[in-house]
Amino acid sequence: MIEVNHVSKSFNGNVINEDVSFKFDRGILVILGPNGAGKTTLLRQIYGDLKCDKGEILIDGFKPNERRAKKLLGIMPQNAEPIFNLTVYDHIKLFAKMRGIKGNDTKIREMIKLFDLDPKKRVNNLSGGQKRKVMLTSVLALEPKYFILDEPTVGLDLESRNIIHEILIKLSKEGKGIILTTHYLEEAEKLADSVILFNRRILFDGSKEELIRKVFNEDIYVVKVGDKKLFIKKEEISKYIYLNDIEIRRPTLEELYYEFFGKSN
Ligand SMILES: Nc1ncnc2c1ncn2[C@@H]1O[C@H](COP(=O)(O)OP(=O)(O)OP(=O)(O)O)[C@@H](O)[C@H]1O
Repeated sequence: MIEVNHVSKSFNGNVINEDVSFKFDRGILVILGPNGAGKTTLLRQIYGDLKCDKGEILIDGFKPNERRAKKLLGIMPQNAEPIFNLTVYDHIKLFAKMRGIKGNDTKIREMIKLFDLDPKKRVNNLSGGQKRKVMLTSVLALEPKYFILDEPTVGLDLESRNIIHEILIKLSKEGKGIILTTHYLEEAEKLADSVILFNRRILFDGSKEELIRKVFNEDIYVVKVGDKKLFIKKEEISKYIYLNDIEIRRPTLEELYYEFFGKSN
């Protein structure tokens, strides 16, 4: 269990996050919020890169910078870059060795192939997206209990993003806990078992279904008639079903996000 208890952080007197509390164990938790909301800062506190001014974080009962906590976490910081100009394969192996594990060779080779990477190519000679894939593979191959991934798919093409989604969904089904941030709301929709809406503090923490009720105070559906879109109550659906060119569905996470934060974000 990852426990975040009344945590706060300021830089030079500016409050970046305050009184943040949540508990997380398994599945995929997506933290969403506008630029500068303090998401990266919070993740850095969770993986022990930044100290909390107030409050406490525990990873299965250990403080984030304790060795036993670090072993439980696989981390991908926002601007993570490959190191030492190793080959792709050696880079992934080194990450495992630094962690004191052998690394499952078959799995590593599978992932390298899946991402269409050349295992013999030096990391300095890779494109930005390829570097990101090497970093992700290096972290995913560690097979930790929890993953903390800060915008893991930023800058990647759609195919690579889809591969990562599949890997993350598989890992979550195997019982891993994954906390990630993203600005891609479709990605959040696809991945999130639960969502935190964050802007300096936790504004919402729950499932998408709970978010629908939080945003609208009701169980709402979306009706699209031609290019007109309406948010309606369940009992109103019967009024619309006779129309042609109509789509009735649940609100997307993107629609909920923009209703929640207002259209300006
Ligand atoms: N080391 C630091 N010193 C001073 N201010 C900082 C530091 N790190 C972050 N900040 C400030 O904290 C605020 C939150 O930054 P943070 O990176 O946590 O936001 P974010 O929600 O991850 O944003 P984005 O979505 O743009 O990545 C920003 O105003 C940033 O300038």
